Amino acid sequence: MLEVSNIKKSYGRKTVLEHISFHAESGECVAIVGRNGCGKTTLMQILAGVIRPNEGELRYFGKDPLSKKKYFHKLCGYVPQELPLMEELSVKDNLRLWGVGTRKEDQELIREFQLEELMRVTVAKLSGGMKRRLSIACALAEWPAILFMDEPSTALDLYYKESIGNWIKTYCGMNGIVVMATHDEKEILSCDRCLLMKEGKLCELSKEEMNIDFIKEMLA
Ligand SMILES: Nc1ncnc2c1ncn2[C@@H]1O[C@H](COP(=O)(O)OP(=O)(O)OP(=O)(O)O)[C@@H](O)[C@H]1O
Repeated sequence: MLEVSNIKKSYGRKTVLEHISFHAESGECVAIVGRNGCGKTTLMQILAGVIRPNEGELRYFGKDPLSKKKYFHKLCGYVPQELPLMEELSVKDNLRLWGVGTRKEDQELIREFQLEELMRVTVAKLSGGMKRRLSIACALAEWPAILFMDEPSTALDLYYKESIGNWIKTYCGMNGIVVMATHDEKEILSCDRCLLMKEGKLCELSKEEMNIDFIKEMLA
């Protein structure tokens, strides 16, 4: 279980996040939706241990990753908006850097994200969608229990959007937790729950409220 309590984050005098609290159970996929610049990436970075909040607590399966950073590495995978890839290295070498090697499950991951044919290609030569598939595979190297994804379907074509969507369902079916920041209508509706971010705060939508017209109205 993932528990987030009272997170606050300011950049200088500007408070971006305040009183952010939510939880997610194993097997749940949670969407975080909000206007550009409302703080979604800031929250994802805090949840993944990239930056620290000014206030608040995190508990991942009862463990406190803010006090022991290794729990971030042990328990979470992160697919950031800006892809964390070494452009001058090959796909294979990037995967190796993240720990995807020759184990059976590594080969499955490479197959799942259709990277077999690209293993020798330099990352700089890949399309945006190929890079995104690679960065998702890198985030999954250690089969984390929780996956944070910042706009995961950006740059993916319709085929891969569907394929990543199906993969997320399978991952949650195996008790994984996914928290994703997204602007994609289909992706939002495919999540189990939706949290709306506005003016630095989060509120959860009911099942009835989880429709695009209502969300647009709320964000206007
Ligand atoms: N390192 C930083 N220093 C100062 N301000 C920052 C920093 N990072 C983000 N911000 C500001 O914090 C606010 C939230 O930014 P953030 O990237 O979290 O928004 P977002 O909801 O992810 O936006 P988008 O949907 O466009 O990706 C913005 O006003 C941004 O300018």
